[in-house]
Parts: sequence; C-alpha cells; structure tokens
Amino acid sequence: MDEMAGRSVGIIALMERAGWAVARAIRARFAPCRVLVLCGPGNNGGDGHVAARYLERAGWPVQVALLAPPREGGPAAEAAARFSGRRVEFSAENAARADLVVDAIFGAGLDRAPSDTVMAVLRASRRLVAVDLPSFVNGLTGAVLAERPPYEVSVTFVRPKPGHVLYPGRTLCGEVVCADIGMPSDCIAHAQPRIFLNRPGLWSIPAMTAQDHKYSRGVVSLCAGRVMPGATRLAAAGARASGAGLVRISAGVSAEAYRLGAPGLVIDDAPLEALLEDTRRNVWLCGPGLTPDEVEDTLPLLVASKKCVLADAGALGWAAGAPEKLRGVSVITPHIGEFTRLFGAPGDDLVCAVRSAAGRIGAVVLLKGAVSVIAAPDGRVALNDHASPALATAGSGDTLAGVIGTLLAAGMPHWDAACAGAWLHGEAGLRAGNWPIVEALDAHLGDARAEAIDQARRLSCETDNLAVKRRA
Ligand SMILES: NC(=O)C1=CN([C@@H]2O[C@H](COP(=O)(O)OP(=O)(O)OC[C@H]3O[C@@H](n4cnc5c(N)ncnc54)[C@H](OP(=O)(O)O)[C@@H]3O)[C@@H](O)[C@H]2O)[C@@H](O)CC1
Ligand SMILES: [K+]
Repeated sequence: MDEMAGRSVGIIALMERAGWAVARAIRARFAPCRVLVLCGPGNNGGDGHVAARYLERAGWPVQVALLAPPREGGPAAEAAARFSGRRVEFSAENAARADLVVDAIFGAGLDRAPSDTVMAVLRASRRLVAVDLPSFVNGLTGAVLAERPPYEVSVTFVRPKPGHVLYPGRTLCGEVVCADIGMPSDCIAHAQPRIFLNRPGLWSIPAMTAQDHKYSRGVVSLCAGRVMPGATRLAAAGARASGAGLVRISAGVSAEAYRLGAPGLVIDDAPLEALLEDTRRNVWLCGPGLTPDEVEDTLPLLVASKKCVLADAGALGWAAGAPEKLRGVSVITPHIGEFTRLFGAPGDDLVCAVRSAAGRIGAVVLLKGAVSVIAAPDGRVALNDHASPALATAGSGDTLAGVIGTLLAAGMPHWDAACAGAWLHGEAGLRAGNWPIVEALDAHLGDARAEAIDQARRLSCETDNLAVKRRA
C-alpha cells in the first residue's frame, strides 16, 4: 500500500500530512512545552522531522535528536533537510530534560529489539508520544520487544495496526489517534486487507421481519451430557436470548433432568441418529457440558451427517493434540488453554497462529481472549476488542457458543457468524454492568443484536475496518 501510495500521491506528501497530524495531535493535548523529537533512520523519523517543523512553526521550543542519519536521497532525508531548528545528541540526559518526548525512532519498519541505547533514552523520557507506534512494539503482532512504561498517545495513519489492538502492545500505546492522511482509497483496496477490526458493517445480522417464523429464524440444537448440565443450559440460554427461533437439547437418557429446566426449551430423548434426519435442524453445538466419551459418541455423527457444527469445551479437550479430529466442524471457540492443547503454544504472533490453525482444520477458529482473534480458513482475520472484563466469568464461553449457534442457524456465513457473535457477546458484557453473573448477559443479548443491526446499517465495511496487510 505504501509503495503504491508513494507512486500515486507521493510519499513526501503523505509524510508531510503524517507529521502535520502528529503536531496537531500534540497541540490538541498538551500545553506548549519543551519538546524533544527522537528520529530514526527510516520514514518514521521523517514523520518526526515534519512534526518538529510544524511544532516549531507554532512557537514551541523543539529539539531533534537523530539516532542515525536518514538514507540519502530518500523522503526522510528530504524531511530532515527541511527542519532547520536545533539538533542535540541522542542521549538519556537530553530526553530527561524535555517536558515531552516524541518517539519517531522506528514504526512499521521495526524488525528487531531496539538497542540498549535506544531503550535508555526512552526510559529516561518523562512523557511520551509515539509516531505510529512505540518503537519497541511490533505493529503486526503487538509483541513488545523491550520494557518501558506506557505512552500517552500514539498517532498512527490511515488505519490502526494489529499492534495497536492486540495485547500486550495495546497497553503501551496509550490513546490511539488514527489520522487521515489522504491515502487514496484505491491504494487501500489494492492492499487487499486480510485483518479487520471486528465491527458491525464487517458483517450484517438478519433483522426481524414481519413474516418470520421460528424455522426461518433458525433452530439451534445442542448435545447434552449426563454430568455437566449447567454448561449446556447456559449455551442454550445464550442461543435463545440472541434470537434463535427454536432451541432443542438432545439429552438421551438424561432427558428427564433437562426437562426440569427452562420451559422454552425442547428436550429430545430419541437417538441422535434419528434427530439428525430432521433437515430443519442444521446447526448443532457439541462440547459444552460433554465428557470426552460423550463427544466421541456424538461429534463424529454430526460431522458425518454434514451438519453445521460448532465445537467447544469438551469437544476441544477430546481433540487435544489431534486437531484433525475436528475436520468437518464449522467453528471452534477455544480459550488459550484449549488452543494450546490443540495446536501448541501460539507464541507472540497470535494472528499467524490462529490463521494457521483455521487452515489446518478447515474451520473458523475463534481464540477467546481480552482481544479475540477470529480466523477463517481462507486467511481472513478479525480482531474483536469490543468486550469487557465482565465476560471473564465461568460459563461466559458457553453463552458465546449459543450466540454463534443462533447466528449460524440464521444463515450467516461461518466466519461472519463467529465475528458477529463475539461482538454481541462483548456488547452484552458492556451493558451488563459491574460483576455480572453469567446468566445476566442473556438479558442484554436482544438489545445487543438490535444495536449491531442498527450500526451495520450505518457503517460500511470500508469505513474503518482495515487494519493492515501483513507482510508475507
Ligand atoms: N503507512 C503510510 O501510509 C505511511 C507511513 N509513514 C511512516 O513510515 C513508517 C515506516 O517507515 P519505514 O518503512 O521506513 O520504517 P521505519 O519504522 O522508519 O524503520 C526502518 C529503519 O529502521 C531500522 N530498524 C528497524 N528496527 C531496528 C532496530 N531494532 N534497531 C535498529 N534499526 C532498526 C531499519 O534498519 P535496517 O533493518 O535496514 O538495518 C530501517 O532503516 C511508518 O511507521 C510511518 O511512520 C508515513 O511517512 C507516510 C505514510
Ligand atoms: K515510533
């Protein structure tokens, strides 16, 4: 994208707007003070020089400290040449003397841990603003390559990067300001983004219509076990509360116990093989509340009958170390422990790990977390930060499975349903107030769905969903 934009708009023009946006963001947030701009050798440093020029023009006392000279003849060299103000040594003493330090050392080009010298200077700084990202946060992964207290503001351009959204980098960026620097939309489209922020508009959820009936809204079926009825019930309740037309539990010999539960559920005691013949029941949840033996008795049958299957909890434990057993399911929703037992530890690059897991089993993989990562087998990834710590309570994952089941049953494509389910679940968590018990989420799922439908009508996917194209 940068390369194409450079050809069509001119990288110097983009750099000029980027530096101006940094200066503007600083002027909007800080009173005039002594500023030190730390500039690296690449275009991030070029942005820093432009910002320094605009701050100086506005009457601020500005100094620039250069880590290394910019490459001759490049845009950063031109930006450096146009700054005629005071230059000082790149040192911790100079950083400590400044009221505000602007970190324009490395941005998107950061590819290894910064040197001790760089880190000593940043650690000596009292208040920090980042150009694009803090110079030790990997923009593609959010990995943090060195330790340092958080920044107050990070000014990025065009679209936020995964590093602004994913932990742990997210905690260090401070307020993220995303500046429009006039990047032409054809350059953005040309980049064919594969990583998205999870927002309504990336997907759309079916709204209620006057002619709806329970089968058009969709049937969610769940496999139930003998010993952990709570998890199955929570998933069933999540499905009902998010708008499923009908929710049925296949409980076999435990049917009587389940019949004592919520009156709006249909409990089946017929053999699973018989239930699978019902063509109106295409979406099945398998795993919440199931032991490995119960999964063994059910999941292969569901897959063999070509149903749309969401596998969670017990089903993920059943396939630990052998994720290929899950081939044929449509969506899995592991937390980090389940993911690690299935595929191994994901390492620093969650996006890469989840994407490769999705490709490996041919299913959508939703890795649950403070920021959930949702990958499709075709490589698309959504990052869901629409969430609340209120969701970090036992049973919350069962509710999520139920919500996604509803959206699958409503006919949404698998990845869209997983993304939308994560957003609805997050919205319910945000609405549920402080320290809710998991059942309290259900009361907010209907309004969350209405909100998502409303927002999707107003936003288009193009408006704010692009993060960045990953390098090969
Ligand atoms: N997106 C947009 O539209 C626009 C983006 N813009 C801006 O461009 C920025 C990206 O610029 P960029 O590609 O030149 O990379 P940048 O981050 O300056 O660093 C590259 C240099 O750093 C070096 N280096 C890396 N890590 C290192 C380390 N640990 N320790 C030491 N050296 C290290 C690396 O050296 P090398 O690996 O070659 O030895 C190379 O020389 C982007 O963040 C944004 O601010 C705007 O100007 C315009 C519009
Ligand atoms: K930076």
